[in-house]
Amino acid sequence: MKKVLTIAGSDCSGGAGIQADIKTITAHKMYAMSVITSLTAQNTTGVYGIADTAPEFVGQQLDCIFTDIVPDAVKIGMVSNSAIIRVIAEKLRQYDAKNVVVDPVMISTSGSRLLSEDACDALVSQLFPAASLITPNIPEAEVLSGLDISDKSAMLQAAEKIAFSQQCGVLIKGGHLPGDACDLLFYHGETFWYDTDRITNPNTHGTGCTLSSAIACGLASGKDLADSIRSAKEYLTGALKAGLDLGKGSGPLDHTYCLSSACE
Ligand SMILES: Nc1ncnc2c1ncn2[C@@H]1O[C@H](COP(=O)(O)OP(=O)(O)OP(=O)(O)O)[C@@H](O)[C@H]1O
Ligand SMILES: Cc1ncc(CO)c(N)n1
Repeated sequence: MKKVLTIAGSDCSGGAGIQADIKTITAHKMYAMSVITSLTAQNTTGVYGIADTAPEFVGQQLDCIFTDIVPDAVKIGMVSNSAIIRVIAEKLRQYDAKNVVVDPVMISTSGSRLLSEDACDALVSQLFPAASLITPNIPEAEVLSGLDISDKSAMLQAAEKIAFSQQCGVLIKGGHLPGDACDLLFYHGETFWYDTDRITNPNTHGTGCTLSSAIACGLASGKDLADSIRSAKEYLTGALKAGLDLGKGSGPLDHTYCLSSACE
């Protein structure tokens, strides 16, 4: 059985963060492990509280995992502050972690800050070098590139600019632009577009978390980056199409949609 680790924040309402990741990894029939960087009090309407884990305790959790059940891939989501980022980067280096997907979570779907401002530099300088892939959404890609992104050509410019200083692949997710859901991978000077029809569903809480952990599952199973993204998009689209409608705000995805079918 392939093993996938998620390093992320907890969403008590189960739609995003660690909970979305574990559901995604389990639906891929893989073994899920988690290092919780932060507890959030949130639901479909917003984020109401954040309690960060002590950085030393993040380190202790990582030691427990890497000295025992070594993951085949690692997904990193909400990392909150620079001390937590430092310890994660150190441990990933120490244990030579493979297939690392970094979702540079900065702001929640509902608009709350999930990364302190000073931590943004640490994320770029310390975690990106450990990554095989980073997966910014449009607002995150705007912060990382310093460009305004309002269409596909601006996505391309931003991806090139971000990739210029990084060795890893850059996947800019187009969920926040109008029209189809078009994501762009820029990797070793090549571009790949992943275009899917936009599903009419206001319940998109946790799409980013789900996509990045599904990509980590693809990498864990030995697929290359481009294929891992293609199958992750299929998984995500299915979970959106299933049309679950929970809560009073932007609700979660349905990770049970493929339990009875042949979902890889
Ligand atoms: N309505 C939709 N229909 C189809 N695909 C979508 C839709 N909305 C988002 N996506 C896809 O979901 C994935 C996540 O994209 P998005 O831009 O929403 O990320 P995000 O903002 O990081 O997510 P989150 O809401 O978890 O913070 C991308 O592959 C995107 O194309
Ligand atoms: C814990 C957590 N991670 C990521 C997101 C991004 O959607 C969120 N809302 N909550």
